[in-house]
Amino acid sequence: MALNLVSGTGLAKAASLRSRAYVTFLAGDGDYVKGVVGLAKGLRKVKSAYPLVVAVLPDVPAEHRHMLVAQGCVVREIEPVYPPENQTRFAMAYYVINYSKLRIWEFVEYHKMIYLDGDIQVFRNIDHLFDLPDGAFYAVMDCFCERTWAHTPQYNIGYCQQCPGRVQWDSELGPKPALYFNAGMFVYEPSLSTYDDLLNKLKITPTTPFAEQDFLNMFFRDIYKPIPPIYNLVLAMLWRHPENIELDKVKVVHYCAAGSKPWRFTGKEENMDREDIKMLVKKWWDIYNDKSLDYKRTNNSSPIEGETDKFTAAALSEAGVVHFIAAPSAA
Ligand SMILES: O=c1ccn([C@@H]2O[C@H](COP(=O)(O)OP(=O)(O)O)[C@@H](O)[C@H]2O)c(=O)[nH]1
Ligand SMILES: OC[C@H]1O[C@H](O[C@@H]2[C@@H](O)[C@H](O)[C@@H](O)[C@H](O)[C@@H]2O)[C@H](O)[C@@H](O)[C@H]1O
Ligand SMILES: [Mn+2]
Repeated sequence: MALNLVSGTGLAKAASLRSRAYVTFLAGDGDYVKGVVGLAKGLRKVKSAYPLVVAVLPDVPAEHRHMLVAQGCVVREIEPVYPPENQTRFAMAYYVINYSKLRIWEFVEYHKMIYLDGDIQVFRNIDHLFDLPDGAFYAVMDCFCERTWAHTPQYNIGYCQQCPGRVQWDSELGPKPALYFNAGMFVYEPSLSTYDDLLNKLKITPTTPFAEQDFLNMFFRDIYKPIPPIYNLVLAMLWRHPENIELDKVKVVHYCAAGSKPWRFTGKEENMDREDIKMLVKKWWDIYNDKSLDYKRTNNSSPIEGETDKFTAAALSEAGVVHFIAAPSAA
């Protein structure tokens, strides 16, 4: 019998490796699964030391779960989170399903996690972000200049936190908006007490156009710490604040601008005919199509087939009994 002696430091290292993971969120039976497969392959390409957990809603079909397990992802089913009854016109109707992201605070088997939207790609290793000090919420500041912000006073006076000197905030409009992050990428610590606070607070918080992104900004306002835009390039920055971006230094690209999702890219929408956008979409496809980046099960890893059977069986057995409010499709 091989005696597997692991030194103290080895155990500590193993524990710290085990307690960190990337996490993303997948809903529906549509094409966002391609985004998650691309993300899994991108993290492998940059040789990240940590797994990718995928929080899936019950409506994600077994076939998609199988694809993710086959790409080495840890697939975890979550129950949807619905905001309180509301008449809100969300910036995008499908944003209502994004409140389900809040379930990732329940993943307390991990000490620290980095959340990444499924429409994000990691082009350079960002594992060092796991070493950021505990007790804060790290994310990249968003931009208020796109029409999606037309419902806000800052958009209407031309104020943006990305260039606070361009148009001064008008104090007659009330207090200047607090620093506001894009919720497509953040570094956080799962915690059951935070999870309970989030869900209890959500029950009494009126919904707003950017759904869970607005809610998370309210909730973490006091411990939010901005990190540089190289960690979450919100594409609109390229035409709204090019002075703030050095594209060759960007590590993480967030395909959130209208028409920029690589897996459904047509190049027809506004700004989508830009050379930098077309280059970033090609970079995404180069990773997605790179077979050398597919997950290869090593001899000592768990048998994918077994896990797939478990998921297939679970998914199929639940298929008939899962009841959830069908949200508008993102497509
Ligand atoms: O039909 C959908 C819509 C959204 N998402 C997930 O929710 C995230 C947030 O939505 P999206 O990225 O479209 O918002 P945006 O960043 O474009 O505003 C996505 O990245 C996916 O991870 C999903 O899985 N299926
Ligand atoms: O549900 C609300 C969503 O709000 C955010 O997307 C927005 C935001 O970034 C705006 O500033 C942009 O103008 C817009 O294009 C973009 O879609 C997050 O990326 C996403 O994960 C999710 O939280
Ligand atoms: Mn996104």
